[in-house]
Amino acid sequence: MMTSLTAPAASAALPLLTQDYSRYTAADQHVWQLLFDRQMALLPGRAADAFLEGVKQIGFTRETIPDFREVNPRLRELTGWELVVVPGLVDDAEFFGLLAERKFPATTWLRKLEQLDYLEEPDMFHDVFGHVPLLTNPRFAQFLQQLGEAAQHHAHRWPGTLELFTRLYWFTAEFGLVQQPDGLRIYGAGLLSSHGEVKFSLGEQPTRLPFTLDGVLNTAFEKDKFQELYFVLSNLPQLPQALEQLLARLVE
Ligand SMILES: C[C@H](O)[C@H](O)[C@H]1CNc2nc(N)[nH]c(=O)c2N1
Ligand SMILES: N[C@@H](Cc1ccccc1)C(=O)O
Ligand SMILES: [Fe+2]
Repeated sequence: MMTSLTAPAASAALPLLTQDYSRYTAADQHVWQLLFDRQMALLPGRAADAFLEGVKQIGFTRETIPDFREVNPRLRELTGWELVVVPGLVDDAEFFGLLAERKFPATTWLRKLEQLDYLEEPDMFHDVFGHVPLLTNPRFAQFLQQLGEAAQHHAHRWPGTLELFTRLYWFTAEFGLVQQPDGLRIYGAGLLSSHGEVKFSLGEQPTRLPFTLDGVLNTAFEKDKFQELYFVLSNLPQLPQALEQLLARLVE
């Protein structure tokens, strides 16, 4: 891997990290294989067609943990997105700034065998398996970039403005459901990477409401447990429409 000797651009607040693929152990590869097999057995009929199509497009397999040096050229070619390595959660402003540049922050560490079903914070299985497939979809890829740009642009206006974008992101890209003609499906990455919450979100316990912008903007969420409430889109093109609606309100 080449490292640059020049100073990072002034705007780059994050240290430049790389995946360091040689650090993965046989145990990590085994965990990936188990996670991949379990999700791919569960997701047909539960994940949105666009996600399952994306898994094929990006070419993830059970055999090996994805190598970002292979994922990134493919992703750039498909939609202009790339993964950038981060140590863990990045703050919301930084997160949206990256999305605006078609950079998706990804961790590189993998959960342990005891945590296959659910994890309280994003790991590499979530960031990569959960998010990357939809980033191969041009319309979704554009929506996410525009959400990042809009959040960045409006963040300084009013305390609390950023939270509106955070809620829109949370209840769509992370925990969104969509009503396909052939049934209720998941497109949110926070669900798609969790065996436990896939089943929970489609089951009888949680509340599911039709997606509305007001519903989302008025709902607080918790990050580290199964969600109590999910919003169900009628179709994926509702996403850019919701963003436009939010932007129209912010200029009023
Ligand atoms: C924007 C929203 O708060 C969202 O949860 C962000 C926050 N920071 C993050 N940081 C990382 N590394 N990965 C993520 O998925 C997120 N999600
Ligand atoms: N619960 C997710 C990880 C995650 C945590 C918090 C926010 C988003 C995703 C999983 O198990 O894969
Ligand atoms: Fe995520």
